[in-house]
Amino acid sequence: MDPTNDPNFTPPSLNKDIQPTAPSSQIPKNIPIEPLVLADLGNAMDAPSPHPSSGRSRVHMVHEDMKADQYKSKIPRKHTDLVNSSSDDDANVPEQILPPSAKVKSTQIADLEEVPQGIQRQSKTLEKYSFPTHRLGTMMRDDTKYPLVIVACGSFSPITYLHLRMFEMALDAISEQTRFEVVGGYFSPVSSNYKKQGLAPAPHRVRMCELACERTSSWLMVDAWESLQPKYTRTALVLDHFNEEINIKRGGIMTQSGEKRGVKIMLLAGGDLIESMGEPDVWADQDLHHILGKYGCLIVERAGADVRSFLLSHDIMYEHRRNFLVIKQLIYNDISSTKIRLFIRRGMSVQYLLPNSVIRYIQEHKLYINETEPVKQVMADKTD
Ligand SMILES: Nc1ncnc2c1ncn2[C@@H]1O[C@H](COP(=O)(O)OP(=O)(O)OP(=O)(O)O)[C@@H](O)[C@H]1O
Ligand SMILES: NC(=O)c1ccc[n+]([C@@H]2O[C@H](COP(=O)(O)O)[C@@H](O)[C@H]2O)c1
Repeated sequence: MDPTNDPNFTPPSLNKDIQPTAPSSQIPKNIPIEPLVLADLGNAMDAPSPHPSSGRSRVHMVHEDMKADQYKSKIPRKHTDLVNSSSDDDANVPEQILPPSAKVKSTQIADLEEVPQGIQRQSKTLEKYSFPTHRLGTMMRDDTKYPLVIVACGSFSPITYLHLRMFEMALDAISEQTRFEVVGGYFSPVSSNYKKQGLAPAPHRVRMCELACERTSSWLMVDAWESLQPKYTRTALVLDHFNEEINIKRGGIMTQSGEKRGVKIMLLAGGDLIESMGEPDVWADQDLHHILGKYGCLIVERAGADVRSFLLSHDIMYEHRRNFLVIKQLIYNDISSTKIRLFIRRGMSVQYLLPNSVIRYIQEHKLYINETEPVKQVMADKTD
């Protein structure tokens, strides 16, 4: 996690020509994510306080919403929910899934579980790029909440079930503990200029993320903008890009009552990434204020990273502490892309660590086979 590997990298403290971040006036007024404030004590944790636009009493609203939302999914699903292929009920099984002439190759069988839906591929050039919105919510489900889009920046070389799980953990934490409504989720793979060891070319990483999203999720999307940039793009500017596309160009999201509302954009990251914010000259202080102050951060705890102590000890983090949500991993998952690459290089199985469609893509494109990443470093870096 270190853009300093880029030969063109200039430490933030020495870089006088650092590209400025978006002015505050262009970013919706920050509403802290902090789930529990003193005023909330005594109320149910998942009960949102009334939105300024709502005249309903809190007690009435909580009761009503809990009943109505009990069996609803937590985000707007524009496409139908995943086809339930695990049902034992024969009546629900379509009589014929494939035409009788179709032959299923043995390598395809596993994919039958991964139902592709909402396919929209990103262009491979910046000229033809357009921001993906096919799974972005267009209307709030609950006007008493605040809209939120989650963005995960990273290498995703390759994307794993842990990266996908991070979004689901975030979704649960947000709906249980905050007054926000998630209206979209994006992977933003870093460009090839990041020069990190084990980084497959950006178009491959984007395509693997797309396969994973379209085949295993009904709400996640991939944005190729960052990966298509001619230079490494700082995360602060990546978040500005999302703000520009969602809030400036599209005016935010429509409420049930017909007005547009600004969408909060938050960075989804693992504890290790957050701790890298304390390393000298990897992140510019102004960027940290921008990311943490104007946007916010959803942090998935990771083994070996004591996020809470770090947040307490770091001055900038502490200043923006109300804009963080630390997400506890209740079922611990530590799938590592580095180890996946090593397994592939050694001809070992990676089944059930990443989607089958991604495994197949890696095989077809012979990715990670000829890596030269030092094994000792791989194991040393990733053992807990
Ligand atoms: N085990 C984990 N627990 C929590 N977060 C994780 C874990 N692994 C990765 N992440 C987070 O996933 C995001 C994307 O990770 P990224 O692909 O850049 O690195 P990685 O998964 O650690 O891969 P690599 O092994 O190549 O460094 C980052 O925010 C990172 O902190
Ligand atoms: N100054 C910065 O904006 C900065 C510094 C370090 C990492 N990052 C980002 O964090 C992510 C980290 O990815 P890795 O954990 O794979 O290195 C990448 O998306 C990278 O662009 C940003």
